[in-house]
Amino acid sequence: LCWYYKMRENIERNRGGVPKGNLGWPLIGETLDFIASGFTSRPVSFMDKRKLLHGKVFKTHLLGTPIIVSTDPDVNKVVLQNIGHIFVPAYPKSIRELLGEHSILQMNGNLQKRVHALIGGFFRSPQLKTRITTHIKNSVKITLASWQDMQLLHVQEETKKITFEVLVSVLMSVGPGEDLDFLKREFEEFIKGLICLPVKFPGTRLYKSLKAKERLLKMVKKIVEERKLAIEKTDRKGIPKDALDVLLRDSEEASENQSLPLDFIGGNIIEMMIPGEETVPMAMTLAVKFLSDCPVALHQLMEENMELKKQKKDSGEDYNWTDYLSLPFTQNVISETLRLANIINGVWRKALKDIDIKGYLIPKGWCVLVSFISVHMNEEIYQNPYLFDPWRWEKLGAAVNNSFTPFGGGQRLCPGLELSRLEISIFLHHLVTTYKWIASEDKIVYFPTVKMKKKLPIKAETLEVLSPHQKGATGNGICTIASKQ
Ligand code: HEM
Repeated sequence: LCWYYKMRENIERNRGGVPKGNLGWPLIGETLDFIASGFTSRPVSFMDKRKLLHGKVFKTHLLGTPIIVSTDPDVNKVVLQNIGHIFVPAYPKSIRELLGEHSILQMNGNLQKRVHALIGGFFRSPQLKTRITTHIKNSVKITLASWQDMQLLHVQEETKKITFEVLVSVLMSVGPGEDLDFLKREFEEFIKGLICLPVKFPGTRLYKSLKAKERLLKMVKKIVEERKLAIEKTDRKGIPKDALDVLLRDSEEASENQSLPLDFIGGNIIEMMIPGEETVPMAMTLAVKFLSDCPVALHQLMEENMELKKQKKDSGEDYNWTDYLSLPFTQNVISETLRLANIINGVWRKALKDIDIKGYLIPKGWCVLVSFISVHMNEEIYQNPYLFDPWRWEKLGAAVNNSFTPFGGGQRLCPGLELSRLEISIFLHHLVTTYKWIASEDKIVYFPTVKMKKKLPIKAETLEVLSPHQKGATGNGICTIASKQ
């Protein structure tokens, strides 16, 4: 009976056909409207308008492709879980060109599962977290110490200094110095082409980015070869020190036809930098932005972290990774930042077969945009969705599992999830226990990726030198609504 009613519901909703919607103008479809909404403070307005007209799942035409957009958490879950391998990633052409077909971000089936499990297992391991915590802490402290001499600093730049070094360290253990500077320079040149016109002849953006990738590959190839030799010589069986070690060792142990070629390993190490490079510093930057606009939250965050700092000082013990993750309000601030920031606003997939989800037909060859932002900003799930409200997580907890997907979900759930949360926690801890700051006016821009228009300029002062009357929370005492920045 239950099955019957479900089926009736589906048929009544959509008659089991391709979701309703409008394909817009020939060739450009509804792309201009989509991009225009990305330049407003409410990028989700594109989805909201169509959701009202056609329902939670609708069809449209974006960036040259007819596409089905899902703003329904249940449909999103099915697409992300991808049982039966019906969906494959579908990136715009410029991204596909730059990634190469063997990148973890594009590959499918067993190889993706294997690399995902290896990298995810390593990033989640307590051994890595123990080691990397000291590294992150030092990196954060060095950056924060340099703020003392700065009149005005840009949070978006400063946080990048911390996270790039950590990222390169967990991937291939390159420490500060010429090699790291080279990687940073070339990687920045490489990713400039991720969203550009897909034309590649000398002088075009895509061409320059492909050249930068060649230079990166050359350098990483050398690192991979040296490491392989070192592994063979020492026959090391201990704890792997980075992702490169993990992939090389797995390859050594695999049978000949399962072994991963060195070029594949080098390419993937570079490509794994893409999802990690801008996301973590943006999350840190937006946390600072939201906290600056919500002094009550900042004050509670500071108190919670001061308590931990005091405990550590009194006991004389050093911080370990579990300390940083043990503070409930700090974790709620991070969840709320990720919900509101929508650093990755959704993912694109392509259906290899016809599939019916909740009565919506997704025909073979169609793309699906799994929209995370529409769910994160849905007022039926999150009351006052534009309000930065870390306290909402005290009530929500695990109840919103399907509706909270800043790190994606299912088969491709971000392997850097725990590492990212740890990095952000360490940054926030040392920031709010060392500094008070005043943020200048700035705006969040959502297109093509989330950024602060002026890189979030702030004036920071160490807590010790603040005069007593400055010792309240910064700002006007109430949380502002994110869309009104
Ligand atoms: C706040 C920070 C981060 C956010 C919001 C984020 C978000 C995401 C999302 C939404 C996906 C799913 C993509 C898809 O389904 O196609 C993803 C995948 C991925 N992320 Fe992250 N990420 C973050 C940090 C990191 C870091 C630090 C690393 C690496 C050290 C990383 C490595 C990856 C990799 C390798 C994948 C691809 C997994 C696969 O396709 O099997 N991410 N990330």
